[in-house]
Amino acid sequence: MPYTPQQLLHDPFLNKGTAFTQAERDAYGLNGLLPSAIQTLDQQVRQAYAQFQSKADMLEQRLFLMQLFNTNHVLYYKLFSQHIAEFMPVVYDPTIADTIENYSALFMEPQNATYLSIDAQADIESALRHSANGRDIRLIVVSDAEGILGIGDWGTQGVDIAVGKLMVYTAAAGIDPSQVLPVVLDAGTNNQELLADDLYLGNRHKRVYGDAYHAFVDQFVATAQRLFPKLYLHFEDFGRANAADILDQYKNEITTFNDDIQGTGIIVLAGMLGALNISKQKMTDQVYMSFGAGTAGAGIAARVYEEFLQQGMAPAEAKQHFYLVDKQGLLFADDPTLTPAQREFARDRSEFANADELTTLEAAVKAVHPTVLVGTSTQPGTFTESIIKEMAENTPRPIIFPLSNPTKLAEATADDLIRWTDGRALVATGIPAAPVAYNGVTYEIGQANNALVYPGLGLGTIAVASKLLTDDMISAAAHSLGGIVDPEQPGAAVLPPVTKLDAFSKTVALAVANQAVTDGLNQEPIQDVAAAVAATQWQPEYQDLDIEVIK
Ligand SMILES: NC(=O)c1ccc[n+]([C@@H]2O[C@H](COP(=O)([O-])OP(=O)(O)OC[C@H]3O[C@@H](n4cnc5c(N)ncnc54)[C@H](O)[C@@H]3O)[C@@H](O)[C@H]2O)c1
Ligand SMILES: O=C(O)C[C@H](O)C(=O)O
Ligand SMILES: [Mn+2]
Repeated sequence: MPYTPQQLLHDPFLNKGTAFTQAERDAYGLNGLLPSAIQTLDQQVRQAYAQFQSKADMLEQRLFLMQLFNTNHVLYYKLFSQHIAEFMPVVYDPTIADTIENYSALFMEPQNATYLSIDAQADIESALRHSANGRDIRLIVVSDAEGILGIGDWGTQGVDIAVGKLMVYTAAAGIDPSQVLPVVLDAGTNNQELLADDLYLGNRHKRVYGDAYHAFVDQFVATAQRLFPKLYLHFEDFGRANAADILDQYKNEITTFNDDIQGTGIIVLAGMLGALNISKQKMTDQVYMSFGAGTAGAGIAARVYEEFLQQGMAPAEAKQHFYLVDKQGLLFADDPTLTPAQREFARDRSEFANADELTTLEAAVKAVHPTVLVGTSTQPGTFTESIIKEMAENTPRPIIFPLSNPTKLAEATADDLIRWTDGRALVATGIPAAPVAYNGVTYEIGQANNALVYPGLGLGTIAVASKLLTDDMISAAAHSLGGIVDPEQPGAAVLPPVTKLDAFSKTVALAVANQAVTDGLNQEPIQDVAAAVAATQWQPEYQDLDIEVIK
């Protein structure tokens, strides 16, 4: 399809702005539609970064960056790639939580997202086709936004999590932005604030559950698969009642991934491997406690449990190392409200003389003496000084990961954890944390956020067009992140730094792609895995355009 000069300037996939060369301006009728100076990409990047720096706060910075993204993808990603650690908390978590909560009020344009409504399912196919606009879609991030981070149900406003996660895929792993599609499934919302807001942009009714909901998801998945046969389908921030069921339904059928269950499982296992490298302890000696046993909490426990089995422990013995704590306290098998994922790790009441008293985290920690404590509870400040001191009395190097996002929901700060344990805790947090200076040592704090792993996992899977994403590929991803940090350095982090995100995304991708090929899952012949991964990576550089323009 031919473009007009105006369409070319307004297409973010093609637009080069002031970097259009004179030859291009002549060929495409752009003379007089731009200031006359011709800039290099580096000059544009310098100018854009100065504008970014002039913004008053992170929300303003994010709004500026989204405007840049909507205008020119190459410039946006070139800038992002040069400031990855600085931009991650602006483009992604935690600032993304603010833009999701205020999405309708801040709305300017749809940013190439697809908005699918449970009330208009006849439109699913045309909406996906028109959004793709002829592009070869290889990756969709989809959310129904029932469980956005730890901030709950945000209806159609949750589309921003799909947009943001995809931006990280490109910045971290070089996924081609023309091959991705952010999708929100609008099944209603139970958020009263949104239902009462006349400016709310989604369906103004209660969330639909049960068969009608699943039929909607199924129709979306079937249509997306049909339109985009080599799709990698990433599910994000679905509610606790649906996330695991949807993954179980599809994981053996199509190339699909649940970030909160699997991505978080990988990064926490990688963090534990890093921590044990530092403490020189064995995985199978650990006593694992999860505080908050929802989508992420149960998903992480399942991944760590698989590692115990891989390291040779029998299932029944391995199960004895796991304790889940949720709202009701330590989870027991006689509790009829347990989710299927919780039931896997529920304990027997007869194991404890005081089982009925184990209704708080503090009581559970006292009774069990965990060596690992992972927080996915959405409850801020719940890793209190007395609980952490109690834990640290019974283990020399407690592994403590407060992972609830965004920042305001974290179970504890890294700073407090280091101080309360006299520098002994091996800490990782969900959001970026500054290094902690304590007693002459600078403790680097790893970020146990699935963003450190899902880009590489996706790149590796897409590069070899793997039929499925298997447990072996997931395990390969977790293990590939070990050995990147130096455990002998005092205060070393348990995970590699976000500044190296692009480099270790590639490491993860190679491990995952190799595993897929070893298991014969690649849908096309692959001679050289590293070459396939490199060829899949997109670079933020201007290319010659192969287009027709009507002048
Ligand atoms: N760092 C990461 O990469 C990462 C990844 C996924 C999720 N998370 C965070 O983990 C948190 C949970 O996410 P999720 O998707 O599992 O949500 P979820 O709703 O599925 O699970 C939350 C669980 O916490 C429990 N809970 C609520 N109040 C509690 C209390 N007072 N005491 C104990 N448990 C309580 C809930 O009953 C539920 O089981 C969120 O804040 C999210 O941002 C972080
Ligand atoms: O989005 C994040 O920062 C990580 C995770 O997927 C979450 O839901 O908190
Ligand atoms: Mn999530």
